This record gives sequence, structure tokens and C-alpha cells, in this order.
Amino acid sequence: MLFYVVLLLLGAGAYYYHFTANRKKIIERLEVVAQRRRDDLAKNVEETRRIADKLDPKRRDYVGGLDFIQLQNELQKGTVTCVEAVRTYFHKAILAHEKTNAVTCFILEADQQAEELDEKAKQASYVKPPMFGVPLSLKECLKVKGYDTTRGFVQDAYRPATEDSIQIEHYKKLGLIPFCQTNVPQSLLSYNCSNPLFGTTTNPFDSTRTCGGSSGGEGALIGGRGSIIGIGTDVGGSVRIPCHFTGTAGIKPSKMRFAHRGGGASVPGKPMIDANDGPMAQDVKANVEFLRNVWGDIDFQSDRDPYCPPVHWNESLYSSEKKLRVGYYIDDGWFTPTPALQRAVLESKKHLENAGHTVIPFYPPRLTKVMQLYFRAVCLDGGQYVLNKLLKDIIEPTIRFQVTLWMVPTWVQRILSYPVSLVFPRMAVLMQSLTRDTFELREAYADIEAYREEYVGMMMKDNLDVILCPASVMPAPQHDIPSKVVSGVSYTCLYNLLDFGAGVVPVTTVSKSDEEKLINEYPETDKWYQTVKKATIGAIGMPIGVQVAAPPFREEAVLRTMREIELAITGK
Ligand SMILES: CCCCCCCCCCCCCCCCCC(=O)NCCO
Repeated sequence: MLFYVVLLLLGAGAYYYHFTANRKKIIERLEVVAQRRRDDLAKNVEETRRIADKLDPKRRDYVGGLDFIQLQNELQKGTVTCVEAVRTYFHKAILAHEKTNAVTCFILEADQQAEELDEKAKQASYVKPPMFGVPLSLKECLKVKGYDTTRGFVQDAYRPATEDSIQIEHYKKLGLIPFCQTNVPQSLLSYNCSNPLFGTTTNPFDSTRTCGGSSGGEGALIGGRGSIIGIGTDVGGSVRIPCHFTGTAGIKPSKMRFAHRGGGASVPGKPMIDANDGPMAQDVKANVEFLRNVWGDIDFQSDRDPYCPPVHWNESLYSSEKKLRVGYYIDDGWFTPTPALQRAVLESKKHLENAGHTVIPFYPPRLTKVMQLYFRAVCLDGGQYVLNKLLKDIIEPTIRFQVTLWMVPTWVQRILSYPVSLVFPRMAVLMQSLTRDTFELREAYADIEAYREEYVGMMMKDNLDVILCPASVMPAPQHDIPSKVVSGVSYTCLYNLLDFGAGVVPVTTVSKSDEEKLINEYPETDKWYQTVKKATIGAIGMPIGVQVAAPPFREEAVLRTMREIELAITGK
């Protein structure tokens, strides 16, 4: 017996020695690559600055002061040129990048593309596309020919995409000019924004706090006024959480509304948790104008990707005079949001009622079960795919906590969940979430199908058009918090599990009385609540958004509701 124990220990020791020695070698090699990539970025920024500086500062201030619709109109009229638009946003993006570290690469050809478009516009026969010359920022994971899509993995640096994805091709056809790529958290499966290649992107309102993720670079850049519109991706909240954290507006459409051919995914082979790309901008108006043009011309994408149905922009749904029926909730029963987030929903409810809409309570059923299903289906192999990739890379310190969770074998998590349930029941729920076998995974998929039916059945029974609810559980926290509170995505991941269209519109900022309420009334019943409470203290002034969601192919109703809230708040 002793012999076997000694043999086992020796075997384990040898494995550990080999594993750490191998990791050391990998890290040493990748650190050289990461340093080279960062040096290249510094040169790229200087080259961009040289181009941006060619534009007269007075002209730059003028162009930079235009909102999306104004800029679009001036470009159409020819009173602003494409070169002026691109150089202005090169300049503004550098300023935002210097503050937040949002950009991973400037696309220098944007300047040349702008010159070519200006040249074409001189021909009398040339018909300008609808978004002629508007600069567009892109989350780093989107495929642009000649540019990396590392998703924050150092191992993927210097492996540029060989083609534009269909979506990018389409945006160029509509006249948009991709001008930079923006930062993401390593693996994209986090709502912070740090990786070992490009470092940490910070919130433009407070650098000690995260801009959110995974489309965090977009949030920081647009919130920091360095871009007028950008594209993010969302499998659990990655468009909506950065919008909420940075005071920007964006929407994750249901999966089928864009072509995915030639694109990429954070975890390929993951049905039932539907991801999509989506626009993010400084206001809802810009999102509407962007999608009106993209979906107005969706045949371009459908023709190139037969899995994308030719569902056109539904103007009658967006512009309908018919009053809406809205279901709302301020607490999903899984994670009570901090006071400012609840207040934002109640204020939005008032705005919608003042506009004549009917707003009634709605209770999303069984969120505890939903969280288990979400984590089971998003980490469908127990996190193995992502973990394998992470173990071949430098692991980002701010997601180490969640990586450690992935490293604990599922059966160990299951056994430990029983004692943990006595002191931390919500954690025990997640410890039982990662799948043991395909039988359990199939059951989870069946449960998700049943849940989708139940949820839309409840909405139909009350004749509801849209749902209004919090965008998250807290305002932007410090950079290490998302990995410690992975359970905090319940408000957004629900609508990936349902594959609804869901968007976020900025509504308010954290006030002093929100903070007093937080200190006096917010629960401290478990570690997650204590962490969220502590992270929210000191967040006075941070932006707060609300979320609006509707079943697939009703994104126009979501946008209409978001726009009505925006109009009531800003008056424009
Ligand atoms: C104790 C057991 C815990 C099991 C779970 C372990 C970690 C789970 C990590 C998954 C985190 C998912 C968060 C999602 C955030 C948003 C991601 C997103 O939308 N990405 C966009 C990709 O296109």
C-alpha cells in the first residue's frame, strides 16, 4: 500500500515539476511577443498622431463637436470630407486612448480609404452610400483583413485575419470607415477589460474602475468621446455591461439578425447561448440610424450567408403610434441590484408612463435555475476549451479567480457544493452548474428550450411588447471584481439564454442618496453581496443605464423604447 502511495506522490510531483517548467518556458517566450506587440502599438499611435495632426485644429474641433446624425448629414452634403472625419477621430481616439488604454491598433489605411471616398465623391455619377465617411471603431475580436483578432491571448498575436468578415465587408459597403480596434478581456468571457498583451483598459469616468467587458475598449473609447460609433459582441452582456458602465448606448440583437460567416466566437460549438455583435454609440439615435441602414440592406449579408435570414429593418414597428405594454422588474430574485440601478428603472418607468405607455410588474421566473443553466451551457465542456487555451498563455491576473474555478474538477466542485450550501447557498448553485456529462448537458438544453417557451408565454399572456429591467447589479466596479462576482451577469445573460434583442440606454448617475441607501439597506448576506456593496461605495457620479429587451426580430421595439427614454431624459 505504502509503495503505491509513494508511487502516486512521486508521479504527482513529476507531473507538477514538468507542468511548472513548461509553463515557465511558455511565459518567457510569450513575454517577448507581448513586449514587441506593445512596442508596435506605441509606434502605431505615433504614426496615427502624425496623420491626425495634418488637420487644422479649428476644423477638428468643429467636426469633433458633431453628433452621429450631424456628421452623417455633413458628409452627405460634402460640407465635411471623409479625410476630415477620419483625422478628427484619429485625434479624439488618441486622447481617449491616452486616458483609458482603449485602443489595440489604429487602422492606418482608414486615411487612405477616406481619401479614395472623397475622390469618388467628386464624380457627378457617384451615389454616396448612407453612412459615407463615418469612422467606425471595432472590438478587437472582429475579423478585419490584415489585422489580429487575439481576444487577449498572446499566443494569437501576429496572426492577422486573411479576410474581412461579411459584417465588416457590409459596413465598408455602407460607407463606414473602420479606423481602430479596441481592447478586450482575455478570452472574452469576463466583464472586465484586461489582458497580458495590451494591459488594462480603464473607465473614462474613474480609472480605478473597469470600463466593463468584454467590449470594454469600445465602452471606454465611445464613453471617452474617442469614437462616434463602434461594434461590440455579446454572449452574456458584453455590449450592454460596458454601455451601462460608461454611459453609452448599445444593443445586442437576437442571433439571426446578422451574418456570422467569416466571423469568430469566444467559445465555438456552443448552442443555446446565443451571441451576437451589436452597435455601441454615444446615444440611441446613432444606434437606430446605423441599424436602419444595415438592416435596410440586410440582403447583402443574407446573400453571402444563407443562415442570416433577410429580415429587413421594420420601420412600422419602430415608428408605431400604438402605445406599448411594458413589463418591468427591479430585482430578478437572484441578485438584488444596488439602489441607483433600481432607481434608474423606476425613473424610466415614469418616463414611459408619461408618454402614455402601460408599464406593469413582470417577474422573470426561477433565475437561480437560469443561472445554473447559463453557466452549464456557456461552459458546455466545463470550461475545458478556454482553460486549455489559457494554460498555453500568460494568464491575466484580474481573471485568475475565475480561472481557478475552472481548474477545480467538476466532481470536486459538486462534492464541495454540499458543505458550501450551508454557508453560501448562491455559490453552491454555481458549483453545481458545470456539466458532468452529456446526459446532463442535453437536459440543460431541453430546460432552456422549455424556459424560452415559458418566458414568451408569460409575455404573451400579459400582451407585453418589451421588458424594462436593470442593466447589471452595480455601477462600474474595480478591475478585479468581475472575476470574483461572475454571478453578477444575471440581468444580461438571461437575454442571451432567451436569445432576445436587448439594449442599454444611459439614464442617470449614482447619487449621494443612492450611496446612503446602499450603506444602510443593501444586503450583506453573502460574500458576493459584501463585495458588490464595497465596490459600489465611492461610485457617486458613475453612469447608470437601464436595459430594454424583446423577443427575437423585435429589436425595433427595443430601440423605440430606448429612444423614448432617451428623449424624455435629454430632450433631444
Ligand atoms: C464555482 C463554479 C463556478 C463556475 C463558473 C466559472 C466561471 C464562469 C465564467 C463564465 C463567465 C461568463 C461571464 C460572461 C460575461 C460576458 C461575456 C460576453 O458577453 N462576452 C462576449 C463574447 O462575444
